[in-house]
Amino acid sequence: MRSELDLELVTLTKRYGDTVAVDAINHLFHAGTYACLLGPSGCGKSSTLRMLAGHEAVSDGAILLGGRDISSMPPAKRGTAMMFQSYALFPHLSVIENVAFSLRMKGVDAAKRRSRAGEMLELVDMTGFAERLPAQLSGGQQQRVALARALITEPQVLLLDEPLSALDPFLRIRMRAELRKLQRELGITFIHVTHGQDEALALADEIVVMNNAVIEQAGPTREVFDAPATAFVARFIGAHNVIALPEGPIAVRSDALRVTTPDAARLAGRITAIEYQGTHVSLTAAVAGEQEVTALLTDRDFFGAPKDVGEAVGLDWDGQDAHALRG
Ligand SMILES: Nc1ncnc2c1ncn2[C@@H]1O[C@H](COP(=O)(O)OP(=O)(O)OP(=O)(O)O)[C@@H](O)[C@H]1O
Repeated sequence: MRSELDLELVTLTKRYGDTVAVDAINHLFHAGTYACLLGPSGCGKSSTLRMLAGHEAVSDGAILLGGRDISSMPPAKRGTAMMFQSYALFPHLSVIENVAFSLRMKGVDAAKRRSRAGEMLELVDMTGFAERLPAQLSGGQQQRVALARALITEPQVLLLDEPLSALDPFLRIRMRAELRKLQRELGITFIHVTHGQDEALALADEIVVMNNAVIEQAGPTREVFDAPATAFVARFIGAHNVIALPEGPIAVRSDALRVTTPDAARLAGRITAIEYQGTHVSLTAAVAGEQEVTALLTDRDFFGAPKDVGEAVGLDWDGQDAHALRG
């Protein structure tokens, strides 16, 4: 069922001269979804997001928000707001003035601006920092201010361009939990661009995987992870083996592979590497056709029957864990 605030991309296209950055993509983002646009550098994620925000002109196709074509509307009129990678805070304005900026542009009076900006700072837990300048804040705090500044416009869709990439790994994990919590509280659509599969898995209700200007696969996060449709998605999302079989390529999760004896398994080969990962042990074997296949065993399973590099092994899986790959 379509809701009033669904966001729909219809053969959306971006060309820069001869470069096709986004090639006629179609997608429906349901209202209130946390969606991650995931893909390698240059695949067209940021161009897509910038077209949604209105910071980049659409070359072809349309963007519909609640059935209304917003493709050629100015950014402030679309019902979207963008939070940038670099946060783009005004260095000479205090935190509260940064947050209130768009209301000042709209001519809202000073008292109302301050009170709304104060509410937004409370939402992102930054009340005590209202009078500071951006340079006096940590990366994580600047990010919260940038969020407050985007949310004060009461967008129906918040667009986030690699919002966590400037943070150190520890803060990144903390902030991603905060983003998810905020999205649940607000109930609006978040579209978050990232090239990190961990980030997408941790945050998203829905993952849209892009490659070479097109959508390779889109769907609920667990479905995309569990059943990648192409070799590209299987490799990019990680934790999968792409195995060439006579009947065609399949993807099998590393943790779904069983290590047995060579004569009793679908694949036979020799162990080339063993890596201890704490809770798990990753065992890589070279099998027929110069393929490398990795099995992820629990530490208990591995140390219950330890193996060595150079040993002959068989690798097997249950039929339901094999996913046929297209193209
Ligand atoms: N202003 C521009 N002029 C010309 N080509 C551009 C411009 N912006 C992007 N491109 C090209 O369009 C393609 C898609 O770029 P885009 O920035 O959308 O990719 P991305 O997936 O967001 O990459 P990244 O993760 O590196 O930001 C790339 O080939 C890029 O070089």
